[in-house]
Parts: sequence; C-alpha cells; structure tokens
Amino acid sequence: MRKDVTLQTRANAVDHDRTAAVVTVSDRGFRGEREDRSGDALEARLVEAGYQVVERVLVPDEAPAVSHALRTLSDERSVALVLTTGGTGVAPRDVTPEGTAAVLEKTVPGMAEAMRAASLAKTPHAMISRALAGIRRRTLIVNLPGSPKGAVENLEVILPALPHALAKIQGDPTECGAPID
Ligand SMILES: Nc1nc2c(c(=O)[nH]1)N[C@H]1C(S)=C(S)[C@@H](COP(=O)(O)OP(=O)(O)OC[C@H]3O[C@@H](n4cnc5c(N)ncnc54)[C@H](O)[C@@H]3O)O[C@H]1N2
Ligand SMILES: O=P(O)(O)OP(=O)(O)O
Repeated sequence: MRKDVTLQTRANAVDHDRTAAVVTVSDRGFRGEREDRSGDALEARLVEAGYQVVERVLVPDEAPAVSHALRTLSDERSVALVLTTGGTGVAPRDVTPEGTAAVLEKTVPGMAEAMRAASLAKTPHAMISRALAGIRRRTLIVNLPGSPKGAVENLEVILPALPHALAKIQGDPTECGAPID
C-alpha cells in the first residue's frame, strides 16, 4: 500500500456493484508507527461478505487528504463502496467527517444513526463518533471509527442494507415495494 493519496489499482476486471475501498485515516499509521489493523480487519470482513477490495489507502488526519482520496476513489475509480476508518471523534486532529462532508453530494443519515444506536449498546463512547455516510456520484462513502473492534462492529450494522443501497445508488430502477409473485 502506498502511504500517500496517490492511489494504486489492485484489479481492473470488477463486478461494479461489489467493488470496495478502505481509507485508513491515521497519523500514527501514516508515519509508520502503527500497523493498520483496522484497515486489515475491514478488508477481511468485506471480502468475507463478498466484496472485492480494489483499493487500500492510508492518509494522515488532514481533511484535504481525506477529501482527495474520496474524490479519486469516486470520480476516477468509480468504486461502489468506500469505507473510512479513524478520525471520527472529538480529538483536535479528528477531521474525517469534515473531509468527507466536503465531497458528499447527498447524505444518508440513517446509516450513521443506525451505527451509533447499535454501538451505544456496546459503549457510551459511541456517542462521540461524528461519523457520516453519504453519496458522491455512484459511490457510497461511510465513516467508521478507528479501532479495529469499533470499525468492524459498525460495518456489521450496515452490511445487511448495503446490497440494496448500492444497487439503488448504481441506478437500479426496480420498485422497492413491488409485490413478489
Ligand atoms: N461500535 C463501536 N463504536 C465505537 C467504538 C467502539 O469500540 N465500538 N469506539 C468509540 C470511541 S472510543 C471513539 S473515541 C469514537 C471515535 O473514534 P475515532 O474514529 O476518532 O477513532 P481514532 O481516535 O481514530 O482511533 C481510536 C483508537 O483506535 C486505535 N486505532 C486507530 N486506528 C487504528 C488502525 N488503523 N489500526 C489499529 N488501531 C487503530 C488506536 O488505539 C486509537 O487510539 O468511536 C466510538 N465508536
Ligand atoms: O495516530 P492516529 O491518527 O491513529 O490517532 P489516535 O491513535 O490518537 O486516534
């Protein structure tokens, strides 16, 4: 993985609706002072769930770096799902939501609300995650917390809704409420 915002393509032949990328936002990780266990855990869980992880990116806690990575993954790589991990809290350098908000065209507040609600049953610290979820072009972008455990716990909450959400974002015209014969 490159430790900058220049993205490296891992695969070209892809199933569009199931492509995913993981953006780790961490100063220590970027400086090489900590192994990216959160990115690794998210990639493993995504693969297990049937997603093709085509990009891994590591950026420092800087809003412009977060925005640049998200724009590139959406506009140039057309990745269907981008998960960020880290920098969602209230520490001075936690700016992932700001870097994300700058590139979102639509918000999907229900996803962030669902993650926080489920996480509150595990830890009161869940209420200080400022994570956002939203859409840029045909890409769903979701912020997850930084710890490996917190990141995967939050991903578990949204996994059941992802296939339908991604299909709709990609333009699936079928009616959600159509009767099944
Ligand atoms: N379902 C859960 N939700 C939340 C949890 C949780 O455990 N389960 N944790 C809550 C906490 S605590 C906070 S604070 C907020 C916001 O978290 P952040 O997004 O700001 O997380 P960071 O400060 O960036 O990281 C926290 C902590 O995690 C370790 N870390 C971070 N990045 C990595 C990495 N790439 N690899 C390994 N470990 C990493 C490190 O110890 C950091 O200090 O979220 C709540 N939600
Ligand atoms: O080095 P980071 O950015 O992962 O920060 P922290 O460990 O303080 O959350």
